[in-house]
Amino acid sequence: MSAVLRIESVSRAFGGVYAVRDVSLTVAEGETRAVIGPNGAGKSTLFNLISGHLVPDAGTVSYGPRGQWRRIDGLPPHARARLGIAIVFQGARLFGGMTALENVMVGAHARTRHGFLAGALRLPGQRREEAEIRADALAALERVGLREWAHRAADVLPLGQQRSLQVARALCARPRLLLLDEPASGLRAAEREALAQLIEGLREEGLTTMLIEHDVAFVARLADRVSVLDLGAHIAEGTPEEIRADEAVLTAYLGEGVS
Ligand SMILES: Nc1ncnc2c1ncn2[C@@H]1O[C@H](COP(=O)(O)OP(=O)(O)OP(=O)(O)O)[C@@H](O)[C@H]1O
Repeated sequence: MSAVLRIESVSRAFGGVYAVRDVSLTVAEGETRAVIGPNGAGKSTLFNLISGHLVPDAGTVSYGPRGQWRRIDGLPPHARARLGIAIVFQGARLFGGMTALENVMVGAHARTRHGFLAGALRLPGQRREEAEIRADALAALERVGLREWAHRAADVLPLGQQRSLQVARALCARPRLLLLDEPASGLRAAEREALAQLIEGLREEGLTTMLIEHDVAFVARLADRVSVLDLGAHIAEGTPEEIRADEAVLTAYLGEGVS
């Protein structure tokens, strides 16, 4: 299977202490990859190195859909959307004054020629594009099970549905790679279950997804492969079954419990 994301020997230190040290991993096309690790393992730092919010001190991050590789470390975060990388940040905010549909439409504007402002001003040439975006946004809402919520205010949705809405917003940009930062954090059991089913559905559609998670149980059923960080190092990679049985992983999670 061909690869989509390649992280090679990436390091990043803060005040002389490595948050991520010499991490390499490759995500295959169509794969759901989880990156897990105990508190302070370096998960968020790795995510930020991929999303562009941090620049590595050493190493490279490359993105190569259909074998067209290019380095993305050093590119500003917004440049990723046009390349087909959609990112759902932890604690990402929805636009409170807007409906669910309008929130998703904002995501779609990332890939249009005219951009959000032109769309908002409704210049003549943009009306057709606007109608396409609206149709795409409704389709994205349908994909995440929120079609009936389209015209409700986004900020009154329960947290689980707000998370799904963020995924819909990301999907509307038609990504080839979806990055999710701790998508299950703060969700109740039923909401986690719904989110897990959503991510599984995207996998069945062939979307490549990489998610950072603290919770081993959440990713165990979803991920094709799991990468484990501990104290900034990539200590293990394998299927969820292999990871659960890995001595180094058990030691890293000692005291926290690999559930
Ligand atoms: N901006 C920063 N400045 C200083 N130190 C940082 C910064 N970001 C992360 N660190 C340190 O780097 C290490 C890794 O942190 P990081 O947040 O990446 O881990 P994590 O695996 O995401 O942890 P958690 O599960 O607790 O969110 C920690 O020791 C943290 O204190």
